Amino acid sequence: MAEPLIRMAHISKFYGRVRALEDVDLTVGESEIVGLLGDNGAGKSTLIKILSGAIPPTSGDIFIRGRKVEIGSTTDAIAQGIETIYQDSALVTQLSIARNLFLGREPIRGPRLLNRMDHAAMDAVARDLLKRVGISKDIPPGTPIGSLSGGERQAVAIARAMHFDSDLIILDEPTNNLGVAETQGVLRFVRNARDSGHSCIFIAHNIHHVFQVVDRIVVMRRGRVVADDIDPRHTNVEEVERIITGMAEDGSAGVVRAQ
Ligand SMILES: Nc1ncnc2c1ncn2[C@@H]1O[C@H](COP(=O)(O)OP(=O)(O)OP(=O)(O)O)[C@@H](O)[C@H]1O
Repeated sequence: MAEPLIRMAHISKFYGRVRALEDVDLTVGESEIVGLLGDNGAGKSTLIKILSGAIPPTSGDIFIRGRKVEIGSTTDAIAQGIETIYQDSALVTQLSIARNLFLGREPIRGPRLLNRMDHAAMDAVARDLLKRVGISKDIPPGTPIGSLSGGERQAVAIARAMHFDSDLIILDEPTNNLGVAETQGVLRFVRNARDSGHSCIFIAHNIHHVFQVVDRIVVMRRGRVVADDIDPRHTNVEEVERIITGMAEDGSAGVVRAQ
């Protein structure tokens, strides 16, 4: 069987005496969108922070396509093809869409010493990316980020991850505080990212949003994975809610792994 894109194995994390994660396994396949669900304090953010290099695990291993990797920092994670997009993505509101797509990785024009940014190249890539990510409106790449809606900003962050060819895009609550149309836009951007070969981990408290976009749902509770193979096409929101809250301990959905 082919190795999954990402495999986190036996991950545990203690904050002092607080056990945030206990023996967690998580896999993400190629071109797969995995929804990570769980109540407040279940351990989702901690797991994602470990995968994105923000914090080290207390124990456990991470494999990318079967190769064991050490992710010691967020820069490390990006170099390994893992990009994380937070709710208020790290975008600079005063700068243009094009500049934000390249922040810190701008193409240079002419002699290196002069360090002149190649604005034409950045604009051309930005135009193409906005189209690929699925922004239907014709937004010029010179538009400052500050004048975009929340959903469009998420799109720019997703486009950035696509351009730098991140294998895995982690989206932490990307639809928080967004209106209905905007949310639909972000869900579409995520599907487009998957369709062009990127994998995603999608974290959201709104289960309805998760159901609309993911291929598989993983549920965490009190630092453990309690279900890891829920197919949203074969269950419903109420059933998943019962698993999240622990009301389905008997495994009635047929998806709760024996612990
Ligand atoms: N820096 C920290 N120091 C001590 N305990 C922490 C720290 N960060 C998280 N925890 C604890 O670890 C556990 C898991 O928290 P985590 O933030 O990962 O959960 P979560 O599922 O992301 O919750 P939420 O949906 O509320 O963001 C909780 O008990 C939390 O209180």
